[in-house]
Amino acid sequence: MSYRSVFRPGLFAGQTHIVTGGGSGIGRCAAHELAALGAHVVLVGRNVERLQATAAEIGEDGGSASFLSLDIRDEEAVTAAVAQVVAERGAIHGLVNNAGGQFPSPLMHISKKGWDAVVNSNLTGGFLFAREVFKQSMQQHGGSIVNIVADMWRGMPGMGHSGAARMGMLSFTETAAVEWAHAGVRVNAVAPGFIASSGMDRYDPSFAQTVIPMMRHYIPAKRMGDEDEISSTIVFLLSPGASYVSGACLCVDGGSSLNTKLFQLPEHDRMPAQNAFHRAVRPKAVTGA
Ligand SMILES: CCCCCCCCCCC/C=C/C(=O)SCCNC(=O)CCNC(=O)[C@H](O)C(C)(C)COP(=O)(O)OP(=O)(O)OC[C@H]1O[C@@H](n2cnc3c(N)ncnc32)[C@H](O)[C@@H]1OP(=O)(O)O
Ligand SMILES: NC(=O)C1=CN([C@@H]2O[C@H](COP(=O)(O)OP(=O)(O)OC[C@H]3O[C@@H](n4cnc5c(N)ncnc54)[C@H](OP(=O)(O)O)[C@@H]3O)[C@@H](O)[C@H]2O)C=CC1
Repeated sequence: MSYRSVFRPGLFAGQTHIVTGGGSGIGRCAAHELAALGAHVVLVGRNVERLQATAAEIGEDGGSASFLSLDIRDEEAVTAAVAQVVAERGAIHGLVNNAGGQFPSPLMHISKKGWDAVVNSNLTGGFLFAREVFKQSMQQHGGSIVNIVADMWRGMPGMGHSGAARMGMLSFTETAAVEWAHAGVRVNAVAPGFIASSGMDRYDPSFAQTVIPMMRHYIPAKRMGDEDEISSTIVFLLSPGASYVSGACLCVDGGSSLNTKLFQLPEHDRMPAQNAFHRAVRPKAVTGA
């Protein structure tokens, strides 16, 4: 065998990657995936217990992780956090802008405060993190940034604040991919569809009871996605396997964003899952447990 695949153990050895929202759900899974490939992972979030628990899990598994508790909407805190990572670890090789979320509400009932909370979480916070990582490290050393957006392609009815913010994040991704290419920085996005992440348990139980059972009817894959199916895509985009990919958005949604709703989707169970995450926690909202 002479082909030297980029996908090999220790792919990220000696590198430092920041994962915002790394204490739970998709971010926790991505942090495990990166650590398993040799990276030191810096987990960012607000809830210290969750961050601590994820860092401890990674340590138990033989990986390396640390954490910083902050709100990504706080410009000073973001600037200081990035400075701390650079001071302690040197260059930052990857940033996963994953922290975010929203609440279900029709547009007419969203208050200005609620709109701002969601737009600042899903657009401004990611911008601040990317800007600081670029200014304080990647401008000199290059690197890769992955921004998590959502299935917001034809609007996001019921979550319009989030749809607006995520579309903004996609535009930011495209702009940064062009502006920062000269420094060897790639910037991409991942748009998850309906993912059975632990984040689903953060919604009101009525969301789980009414919306979650309907989801699979609109997904050609006929199942929700798993956290590891997003993480492996994130890691691909961070890796040298994606060295010529920048400004792209990969939809990881079992085809749901392409469903015209006119085509009758046949029932099936033929879309295999990865089942890669040995510490996966299925959300109660999905299992009904
Ligand atoms: C019903 C039909 C819906 C159809 C939609 C179907 C599409 C489904 C696709 C799902 C795809 C996405 C999945 C995920 O993202 S999974 C999980 C991700 N995690 C979360 O979303 C976490 C939960 N969300 C939040 O934590 C919050 O939304 C928020 C991001 C806003 C938290 O920020 P913050 O901590 O600053 O917010 P506060 O709690 O302080 O609230 C600030 C103001 O925001 C308004 N607000 C907040 N929650 C609600 C709510 N449940 N209902 C109405 N308004 C809300 C409110 O104005 C808050 O201010 P006040 O507390 O002073 O009133
Ligand atoms: N699950 C799904 O179907 C989909 C998810 N997404 C998006 O993927 C991302 C991950 O979601 P998922 O894992 O499912 O859900 P989680 O709720 O588990 O993850 C959200 C993470 O973001 C962190 N976070 C939220 N706001 C802030 C903030 N202001 N400052 C710092 N950290 C913050 C939370 O940490 P803490 O509470 O400690 O602050 C939490 O770890 C989110 O952006 C989500 O909206 C997009 C489409 C579909």
